[in-house]
Amino acid sequence: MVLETSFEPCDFVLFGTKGDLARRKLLPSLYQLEKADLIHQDTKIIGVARDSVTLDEYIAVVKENIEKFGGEALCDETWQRLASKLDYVQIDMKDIDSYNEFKEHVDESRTMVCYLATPPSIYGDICKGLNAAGIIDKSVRVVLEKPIGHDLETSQIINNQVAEFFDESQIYRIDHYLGKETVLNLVALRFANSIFATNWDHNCIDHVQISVAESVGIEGRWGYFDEAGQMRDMVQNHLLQILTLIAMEPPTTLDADSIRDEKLKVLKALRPIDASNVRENTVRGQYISGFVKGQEVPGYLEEEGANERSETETFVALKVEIDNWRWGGVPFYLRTGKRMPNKVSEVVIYFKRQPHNLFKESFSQLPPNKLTIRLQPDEGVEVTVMNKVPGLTTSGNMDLQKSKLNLSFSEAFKDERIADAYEKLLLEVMIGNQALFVRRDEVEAAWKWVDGIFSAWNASNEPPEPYQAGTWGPVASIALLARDDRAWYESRIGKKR
Ligand SMILES: NC(=O)C1=CN([C@@H]2O[C@H](COP(=O)(O)OP(=O)(O)OC[C@H]3O[C@@H](n4cnc5c(N)ncnc54)[C@H](OP(=O)(O)O)[C@@H]3O)[C@@H](O)[C@H]2O)C=CC1
Ligand SMILES: O=C1O[C@H](COP(=O)(O)O)[C@@H](O)[C@H](O)[C@H]1O
Repeated sequence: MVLETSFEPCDFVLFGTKGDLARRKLLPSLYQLEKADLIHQDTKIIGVARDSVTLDEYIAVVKENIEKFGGEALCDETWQRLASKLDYVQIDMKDIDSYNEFKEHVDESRTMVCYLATPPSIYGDICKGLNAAGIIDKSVRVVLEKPIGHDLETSQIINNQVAEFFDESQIYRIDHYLGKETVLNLVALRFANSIFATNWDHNCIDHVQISVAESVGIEGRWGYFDEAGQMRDMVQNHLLQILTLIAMEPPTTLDADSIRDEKLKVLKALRPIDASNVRENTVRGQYISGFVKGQEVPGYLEEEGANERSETETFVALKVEIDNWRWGGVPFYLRTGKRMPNKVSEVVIYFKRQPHNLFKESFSQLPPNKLTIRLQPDEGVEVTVMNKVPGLTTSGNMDLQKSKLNLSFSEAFKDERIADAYEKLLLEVMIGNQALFVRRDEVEAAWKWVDGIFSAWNASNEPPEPYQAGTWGPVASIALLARDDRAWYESRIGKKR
């Protein structure tokens, strides 16, 4: 099947162009797309914010941000091409009347992409403003940032506000992990390789671990983060999306709804965690001061702007069961936290042990095969296998050792630059492919499951467990696996990155 996408000029409108996300991620990504010649020459990029600045001043600010956050020296030719596409409109996004001024800047005869890099609380106002100005039709696409809402109820309110003006086919809900090369590679690995496709269930897999560790703290976003916490900021979206790609049934095609239908089934099959099982299946933590990469860092409650009594979690570990035929009895262990020793995201699939050991002389118990998918950094795929140590012996036995088959992206694809997730997603919105965006029913199924955990935590009235910055979280997270006679895979602990 050929996906229906098109590379045509559009008006790409960046609401919130002066915000943190736009400055650090979206503008540098647009620059990279321009560099790769992936923005149509007639496309216009319109920044929207409430500052009163001239177009020249705006262009200077965009340049400054791309230089600061782009991670490489600016190529003058690329920059000139991008700068020539820029436009700026000053409006108060809550003021419905101001959208008439905005209307003057767009060409209604072509596709308009509205990227809402703003707090979700004003998504509804923006939609109303665009509607009042009479510029919404079927060719308009709207991009929503995560997390959408605070829980199922508030996410439904926001989704309803947007749905009043846009069909689901026009709504692109971002989860930037779905734009990461290595996350996308999960689909390739599973469905393009029979060696994995045929061994991907409870018959062959013992358990799965998904770790997304960050060494940063909350990076000056206390106001936002304290309302959200690590569960809403990372688990409800990124970790559950990774889980669905690992656990879903084969989609019939790569088109958006085939994939999203299968992901949704997984979210609906997650076993609820409630007051009856929350203690044995969850751990939440909050960092106290410590050292990360040799630098002393403050605790969460000492961060700038902090409320000293906050009980917001900065670390979560979960044991997740999927109640379906494929995954019955195979736990998925998830963990994510701020201020961990390294930034490391990886998926480790532990296969079942061999039913009988022929090599007792060498190994009293044969270790299981492991498939490690390094999402970031040092992107790659690694399989741990048992191998005969070469050599002659008189004992008649074979010496075995554990070896690794390692595919390192940086070595295998030396000449390919790994694109940032936002580059991929911005391109997909511009060409009109929804496959890498989250459908409303997925967001709601994820919230429903996460809300159950929050209810149970709230009922338990227990504060998060403290952990020292620069460690792998509270000891209880080790106990979560130890109870099942398992341990977190920590191959990359201690490596400086
Ligand atoms: N920052 C990040 O790393 C990530 C952010 N996100 C999501 O992206 C979205 C944006 O986040 P972020 O960039 O951090 O937030 P910021 O607060 O930094 O940026 C939001 C921007 O929206 C503008 N804005 C807000 N209200 C109005 C208004 N009434 N009229 C005009 N402009 C307005 C703000 O303008 P002003 O500066 O004038 O107040 C600000 O520039 C959020 O939904 C967030 O959850 C998702 C993943 C990561
Ligand atoms: O969405 C978010 O993601 C980042 C982590 O993203 P990564 O691509 O650097 O792994 C996280 O730091 C931030 O708090 C969260 O909002």
